[in-house]
Amino acid sequence: RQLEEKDNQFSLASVREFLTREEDSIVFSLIERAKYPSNFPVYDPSYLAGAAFPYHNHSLVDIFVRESEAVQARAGRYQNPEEIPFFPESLVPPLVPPYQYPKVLYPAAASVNVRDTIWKMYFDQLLPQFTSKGDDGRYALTAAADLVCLQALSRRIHYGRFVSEAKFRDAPNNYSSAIRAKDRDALMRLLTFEVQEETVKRRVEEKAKVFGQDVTVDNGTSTNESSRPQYKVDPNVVYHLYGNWVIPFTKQVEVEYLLHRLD
Ligand SMILES: O=C(O)C(=O)C[C@]1(C(=O)O)C=C[C@@H](O)C=C1
Repeated sequence: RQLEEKDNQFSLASVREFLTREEDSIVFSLIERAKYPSNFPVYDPSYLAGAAFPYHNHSLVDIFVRESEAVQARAGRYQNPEEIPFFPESLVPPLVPPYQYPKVLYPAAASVNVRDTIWKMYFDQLLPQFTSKGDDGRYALTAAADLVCLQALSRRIHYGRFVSEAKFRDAPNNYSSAIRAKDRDALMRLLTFEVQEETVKRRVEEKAKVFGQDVTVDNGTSTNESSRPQYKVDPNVVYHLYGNWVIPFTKQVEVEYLLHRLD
């Protein structure tokens, strides 16, 4: 019954609430990753050159994500339609009995994804922008932090499927002709709300400031009132992460979903 209620409340407003909460997870995950320097060996396949088959010639992070996903698949993570794995080919059957998740997504469109695009963006573009150069040997912790970042970004971006579903249900007639004509540009125009995008970007920038500043207890003896706050992750990087990648990728997922919405 609880599920039906939840399903009944499904709307663009509830979807946007979910996206807002995911911002916290994304910002926190970046802050955690920023604890460690770039730690190049984590990403360098030759670091594991001496490892046994099938691990040799893979990067440590690659193996870490793949095997973590398999463990999480056992625990039922990917039964949840909100979750999309990076390595679907290495998943294992869940140990847990099925949970009745609300059936919100349109089945023919539910599997659209941009996992490879997210993977590439994270390692090639984003990581160098918010980690300091260096190597402190904490490779397992680094890979674990990367996993959490990747999963948070993926959940947010792939939630575009739910956003589209809400928009389609609100106004099927507005979308149907563009879907039938496979008109990506028209779909993109229909689903874009520029004011909302600006609100999101400004809010995540603010969250990076609030969550990522050093907290001190002022005992009244502080003399350096004028010192500028230091942030663990540059709020501007988070603003541009959303502007350049998170929002555009979400919109890409939204368009792809809609293209299959009448299959
Ligand atoms: O909130 C929406 O309407 C969305 O589609 C989500 C989102 C976003 O990624 O934050 C994407 C496209 C819109 O232009 C505004 C915001």
